[in-house]
Amino acid sequence: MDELGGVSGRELLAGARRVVVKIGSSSLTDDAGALDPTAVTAVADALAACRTAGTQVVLVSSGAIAAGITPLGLASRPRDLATQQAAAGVGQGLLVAHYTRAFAAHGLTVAQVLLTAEDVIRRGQYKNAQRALERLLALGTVPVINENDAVATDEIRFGDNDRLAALVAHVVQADALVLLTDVDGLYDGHPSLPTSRRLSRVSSAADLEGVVVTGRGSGVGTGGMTTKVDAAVTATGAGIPTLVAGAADVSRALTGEDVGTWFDATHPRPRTRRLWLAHAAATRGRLVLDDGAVRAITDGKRSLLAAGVVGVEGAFEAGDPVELASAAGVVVARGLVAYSSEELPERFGLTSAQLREEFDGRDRAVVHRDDLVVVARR
Ligand SMILES: Nc1ncnc2c1ncn2[C@@H]1O[C@H](COP(=O)(O)OP(=O)(O)O)[C@@H](O)[C@H]1O
Ligand SMILES: N[C@@H](CCC(=O)OP(=O)(O)O)C(=O)O
Repeated sequence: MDELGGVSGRELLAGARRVVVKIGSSSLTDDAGALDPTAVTAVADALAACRTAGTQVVLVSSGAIAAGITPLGLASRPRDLATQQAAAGVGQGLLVAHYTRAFAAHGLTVAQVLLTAEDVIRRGQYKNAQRALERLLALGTVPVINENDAVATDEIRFGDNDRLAALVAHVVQADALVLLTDVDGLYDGHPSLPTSRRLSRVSSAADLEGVVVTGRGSGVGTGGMTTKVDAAVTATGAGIPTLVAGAADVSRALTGEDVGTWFDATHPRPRTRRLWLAHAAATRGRLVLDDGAVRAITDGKRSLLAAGVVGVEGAFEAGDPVELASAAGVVVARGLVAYSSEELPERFGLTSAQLREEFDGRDRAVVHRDDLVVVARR
């Protein structure tokens, strides 16, 4: 409980309005790395109970590549992109067929949603994904999300689903994010070492000091614990508390029992536009600011004016997301720029009065403060 008497720990899961649950490949596969249908049924049963208790659920499920292994006659999980794409093309349909059957046993309808990174990093597509998911939830379905692996390329793919799940939690404004995996939480050292202990709660970055987390996962999963901690940092920084727990404990996790590692929200929940700008937007270029402008936007919470811009890098259009950096190259903010990279240089250093004089009375800010989010202090 927090000091106001509100529920702030893992017990809030029991009465949550909406949760995003992610399950990794390692929890859905057998020893040979192929899909284990009983694992799919187990998670569907637990989520159906959660729905019956009044919580809306969005499931982010890995397992498409694993589900393609047996039908394609492969000996193990493919390593190259083309065969992973092919395996996912075969496996995704089979995976969702298992979910459809398992949720139907509880009278629930499943909706498959396949996202690419572009769907959450471009603002128009982010809003589009948001609208679709809201409608699917309003209609009572259980959205089952995965990356669109069959067409994802190495350059743009998430690869692991942990970061995708954190961004989906933003998109649907979830009360909490639950990351289910094959280990029962975050340990202070590798869980295979007898000296390692599970952390029950992480309240701030200080609690992670000295914790040894590796990207080496279970063999079938991608990213290991590193991508889960990164996802927890992204979600909690946006006001969404996160639980990392063992898939075997899913029912206990969703009813708020003391399982897994609970990451407290570290920041209040910002407006969606700022969330997207801070965590999801792919920037198209960079503005270089003088010291006065850096101070004005970070400490003064002011708009960025042309007078403080001394350089521009990259090619972008008006309205694109850009980084705002100090002359020393430290990125201090992200924002939506009001001018293209071609229009900007002739405005460098001009005051509002000079802008009005030279540009037909138009003196709009380079980045309005409503379109700006500070990501680092000087
Ligand atoms: N400090 C740690 N605490 C817990 N697990 C860890 C830690 N460091 C590395 N791991 C590994 O991370 C693995 C989970 O990651 P991964 O295989 O990618 O799972 P998933 O398929 O669920 O995404 C665990 O099996 C564990 O071996
Ligand atoms: N999108 C891929 C997930 C890749 C993966 O292994 O992710 P994870 O198990 O969450 O680390 C799939 O469905 O196979």
